[in-house]
Amino acid sequence: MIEIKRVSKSFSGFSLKNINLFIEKGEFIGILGQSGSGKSTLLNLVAGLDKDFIGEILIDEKKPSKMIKDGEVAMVFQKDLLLPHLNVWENIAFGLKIKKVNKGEIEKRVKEAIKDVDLVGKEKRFPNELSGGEKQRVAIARAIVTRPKILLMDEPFSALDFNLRDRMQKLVKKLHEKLKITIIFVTHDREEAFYLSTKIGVMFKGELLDYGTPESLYYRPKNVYTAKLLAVENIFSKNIFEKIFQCEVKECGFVAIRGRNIKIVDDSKLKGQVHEVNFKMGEYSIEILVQNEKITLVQEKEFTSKIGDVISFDYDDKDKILIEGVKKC
Ligand SMILES: Nc1ncnc2c1ncn2[C@@H]1O[C@H](COP(=O)(O)OP(=O)(O)OP(=O)(O)O)[C@@H](O)[C@H]1O
Repeated sequence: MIEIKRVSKSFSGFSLKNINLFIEKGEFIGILGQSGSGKSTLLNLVAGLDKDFIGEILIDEKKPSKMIKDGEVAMVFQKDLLLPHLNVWENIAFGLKIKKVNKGEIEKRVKEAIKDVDLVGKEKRFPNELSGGEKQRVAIARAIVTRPKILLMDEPFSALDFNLRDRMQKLVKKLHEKLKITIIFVTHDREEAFYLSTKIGVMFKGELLDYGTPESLYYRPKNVYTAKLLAVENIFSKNIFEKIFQCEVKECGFVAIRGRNIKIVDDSKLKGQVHEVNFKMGEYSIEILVQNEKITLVQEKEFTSKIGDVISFDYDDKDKILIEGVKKC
C-alpha cells in the first residue's frame, strides 16, 4: 500500500498542496493534469528522488528512498535513458548485474522480459538501432526485470505517434494484468488515463482536485475543472442552468450536462437558435443560442438544419451533473 499523507512541496512560484492519497496494492493509478500541474513533482516524491517535502509518504510502511534502494520501486520516464554502449539484452540485464543476481537467474528473467515486451530477435541491437517505441519497450523491460513492487511511469509514451502509443498502452495494460504490480502513471492525455487506470487522480495547480474510478469521474466529476477536463461541454452556474433548461435544481454550485445527452426533438418548450455546426470525427457538434447562452449538442445523426434555424431540444433529468463548490479553472 502507498500512503501519501498531507504532502506539500514548494518551489518558487509553485507548490504542491496537501496531497492525500491511499493506493492499494495492484492498482493502476493515472495521475492526470495539464502541463505544470505538479504530476512529476508528486511522482518524484513517491520515487524517493526528492526527499525535501512536508508530510509523509510510506510504501508498505517504508520510506520511498529505502524502497528505491532495495530495488522495490522502478521508474520509466518520457526519455528512455538507455545506456548507448550496451545492447538490448545488456541494457535489460544491467540492473540485475548491479544487484549481483546470479547468472542463471539473470538469463531467465531477461529472456522472459524480452518476450513480455515483444522484443524477441532484437536482443543484440544497440539503442541507436531501435525505434522510439522499441526503446521505450527496452526501458519497460529494464524496469520490470528487477521485479519491483511499484512501477512509476512519467509520460512514457508522450513522444510516440498515436499508433505506437496505442500499442504501448495495450502492452502496459497486459503487463499490469500479468505482473499485478502497483503502477502510478503520469499523463496529460485523458484517453490514456481512462484506458489504463483503475483509479485516476486529477491534478490542477498543485492540488489533487478529484480522485476516483474512471466511471465515477466521468459520471460524477466533483468540480468544474474535472468536468471540463473530461470534455463536459455544458457547465453553468445553478441559476443560469435553471433559466435555460427551465427547471429547478437542488442546492449546488454548478450544473453540467454532456452535449450527447441533449437531444433534438420535433417539439418541446426548450428552443434555441443554431449558431455554429462542426463535424468532428463522425459526430456533429451543434452550438445553439438559448437566452443569450450557448449550449452544445452532440449527435452522430446527420444534422440538416441551417445556421439561424430555431430547433427544439430536450434532455433527461438523470443526465444532469450537479457540482458542488466554487469555480476552479
Ligand atoms: N526543481 C525545480 N525547481 C523549481 N521549480 C520546479 C522544479 N521542478 C518543477 N518545478 C515547477 O513546478 C511546477 C510543476 O512541475 P511538474 O514538472 O511537476 O509539472 P507536470 O504536471 O509534471 O508538468 P508536465 O506535464 O509539463 O511534465 C512547474 O511550474 C515547474 O516549473
